[in-house]
Amino acid sequence: MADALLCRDVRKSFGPVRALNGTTLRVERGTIHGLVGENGAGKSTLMKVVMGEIEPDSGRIEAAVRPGMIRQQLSTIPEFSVLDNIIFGNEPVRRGLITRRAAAAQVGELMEQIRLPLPLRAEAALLPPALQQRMEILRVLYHRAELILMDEPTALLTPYEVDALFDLLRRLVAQDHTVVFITHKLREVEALCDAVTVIRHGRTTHHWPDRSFSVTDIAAAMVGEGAADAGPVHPARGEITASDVLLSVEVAGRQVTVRAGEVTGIAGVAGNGQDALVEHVCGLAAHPGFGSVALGGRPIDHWPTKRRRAAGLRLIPADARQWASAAEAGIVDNVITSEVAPAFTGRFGRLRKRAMARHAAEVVAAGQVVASGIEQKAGELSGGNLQRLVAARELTPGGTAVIAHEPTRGVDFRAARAIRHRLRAFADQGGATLLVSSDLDELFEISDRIVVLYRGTVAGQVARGDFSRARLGALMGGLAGEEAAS
Ligand SMILES: Nc1ncnc2c1ncn2[C@@H]1O[C@H](COP(=O)(O)OP(=O)(O)OP(=O)(O)O)[C@@H](O)[C@H]1O
Repeated sequence: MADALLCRDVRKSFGPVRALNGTTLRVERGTIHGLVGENGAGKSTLMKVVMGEIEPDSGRIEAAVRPGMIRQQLSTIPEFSVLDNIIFGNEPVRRGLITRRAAAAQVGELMEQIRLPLPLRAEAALLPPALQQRMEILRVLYHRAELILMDEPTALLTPYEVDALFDLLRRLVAQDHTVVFITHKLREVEALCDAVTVIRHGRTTHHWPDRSFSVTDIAAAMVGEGAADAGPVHPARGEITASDVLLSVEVAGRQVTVRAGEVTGIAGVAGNGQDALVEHVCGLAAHPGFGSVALGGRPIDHWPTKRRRAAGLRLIPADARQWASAAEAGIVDNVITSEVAPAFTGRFGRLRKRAMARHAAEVVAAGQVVASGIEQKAGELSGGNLQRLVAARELTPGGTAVIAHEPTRGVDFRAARAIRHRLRAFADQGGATLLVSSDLDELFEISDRIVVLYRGTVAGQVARGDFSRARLGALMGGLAGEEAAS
């Protein structure tokens, strides 16, 4: 079969960082090709080279068809209609005017061809992430791309939406399109991909041109010889007394509590109140339906976010790039947050630069952040490495309670395990961990109990001994009534 894409011995350095160091990628036409590797391996950089956004230092790129890319951070123009988003940059024009009707007809044909209906007149901002992603897929197809590059496309999707995306991608390759699929979820590679390439430190280490791979083979190729992980993190089951409640929040009349030494998981299909819960507890926004928040037994409802942080409330947000880092600032400035700053301020307000650097280096080491140095700008870190940095910063000693909202999104499997381990350790050392996650395996691994949110209310609570997919699934789908709290 012919190649849709051939990247040969591609090299690209950013200053001292060798992002690509002889990467080769061969993608057959009409296939779904998995591209995997640890955080910072060079996957996104390679895709940017293919798109012509980054000039490689050396190497060859041969694309037999036009490439189009769908990024982790969607490029939706919120105030535009769905149609205008799709045709943006390639609008059909007659006598100097955009002919929307002709465009709508063309897009309508495309939607029919790939069985992907969308409300073209709707304002794009109103679409949920899964539909915005479909809109982007339509956009690249409308722009005549036949090689679709997708960077972690399932990160924001619910399990049903993932199935729908996979069906769509299969339909596309049946129509002679080609897909390069970047993911950290090896089960997705197993379910979807016809071939796989693994890159490690900017170099291609393994390539399976067909489905002869196994998840274990891929994991081993990603991390290198002898570096495979042990099993899951085991939660410590200490004696917990009711007086030790460190964090509590009222959710539609029910108390959700996290005691010292405990990990409370929050499960639910995305969009059932998880974002609002996190914002409410951290003081980023007050949401009706949620009531009083207490930290260490004290109500903190009227405290601004800064005071909550000073009192030991930590947050690992789902999107570290947007909410928890300053892209233009270096790692040191990103880890010296306002609560720790006094410890690094000497007499006459002078900054203790050496101590700051030491602290930053410790956070980088604890989080296993791959960076060229502690002065590297946060905006230059790969997505997964930035998430690692923020997780490590928030889990440094001194915290009372941590809210971890999809803390391992975009993080490779080894680093994800390390983050879960640290969330568990934070609790074991006397803190309270509230883990909000759409990943049931993650919740099962470290939670002492799981609270299920459904339409902004508590659908039920399940204690560790009673965890099962069936039970959680029923609560998440609104099919089961109240479960006994434990
Ligand atoms: N503009 C840049 N300036 C400096 N360094 C960069 C820049 N872009 C990427 N890098 C570095 O290049 C390396 C590869 O990054 P890249 O984003 O390609 O990794 P990735 O495999 O996509 O990782 P992730 O799984 O975390 O998204 C990283 O070490 C990163 O810090």
